[in-house]
Amino acid sequence: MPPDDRSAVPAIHVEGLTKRFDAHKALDAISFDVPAGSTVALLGGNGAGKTTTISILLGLLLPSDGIVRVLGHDMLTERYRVLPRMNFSSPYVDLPHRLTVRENLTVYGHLYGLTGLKQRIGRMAEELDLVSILSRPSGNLSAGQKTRVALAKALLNDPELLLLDEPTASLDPDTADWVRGFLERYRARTGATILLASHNMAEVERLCDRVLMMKGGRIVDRGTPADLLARYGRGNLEDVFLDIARDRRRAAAVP
Ligand SMILES: Nc1ncnc2c1ncn2[C@@H]1O[C@H](COP(=O)(O)OP(=O)(O)OP(=O)(O)O)[C@@H](O)[C@H]1O
Repeated sequence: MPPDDRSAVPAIHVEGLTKRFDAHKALDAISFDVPAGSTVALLGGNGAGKTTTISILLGLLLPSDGIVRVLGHDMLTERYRVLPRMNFSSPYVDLPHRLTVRENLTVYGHLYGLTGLKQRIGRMAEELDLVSILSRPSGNLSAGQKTRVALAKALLNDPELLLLDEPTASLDPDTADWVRGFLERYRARTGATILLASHNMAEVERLCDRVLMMKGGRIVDRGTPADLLARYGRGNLEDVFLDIARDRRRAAAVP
């Protein structure tokens, strides 16, 4: 494919995606595209289906129905082609506690079959301020340090697509701001696509080109942050989120 055509293929294409856990529909025929090079937020209250969506995109969960294409490949049949080109970070997936930070990054680097691993880890440690903790057991780190290590793990293979589940959960405002700045710089430098689930609306307004609003396993609204603010007549996404969560859309739309 000529390089110019690459951006025409969405980094993620999801169509009619359904996930059932026994009788419960965690995802109910959702469809969306994430354009290559964009940063898109998955928003929604607890239990809306954000983590389930991300898990399916990673190939950790199988869909009950629907189409999932990542970087132009069908995740059901061609997962092995896509996984080396993507990565993820989640506060809910802990790295093995007894291994040092360096050992953890080395294990993950080997899983991705990366060459020049020592140099890569050195570079990531510089960028993410991990040099002084490389020899510490991963289990003893603070939440902020763990987040930076998880980001290093997520960026080790220079992913074209990064899936982030609540990238700044449980971080103090200063560390959270640093992580957001780092993600902005990473995207500007690499042109990577980022899909992130977040409960932090200020983070979404700062980082994201587009927003997918989820509720009860469905996408109930979508658009740029500016579109959503205009549609709901609100000054910030926090209020839009509350309108959607509390079914106040009609009331808010009526002048
Ligand atoms: N393994 C599972 N077995 C049964 N039900 C599940 C499983 N995983 C998720 N669910 C259910 O699917 C629904 C969606 O859950 P999911 O974790 O995707 O939501 P979420 O939007 O990420 O929520 P949160 O913001 O709380 O992390 C919830 O009702 C949840 O209880």
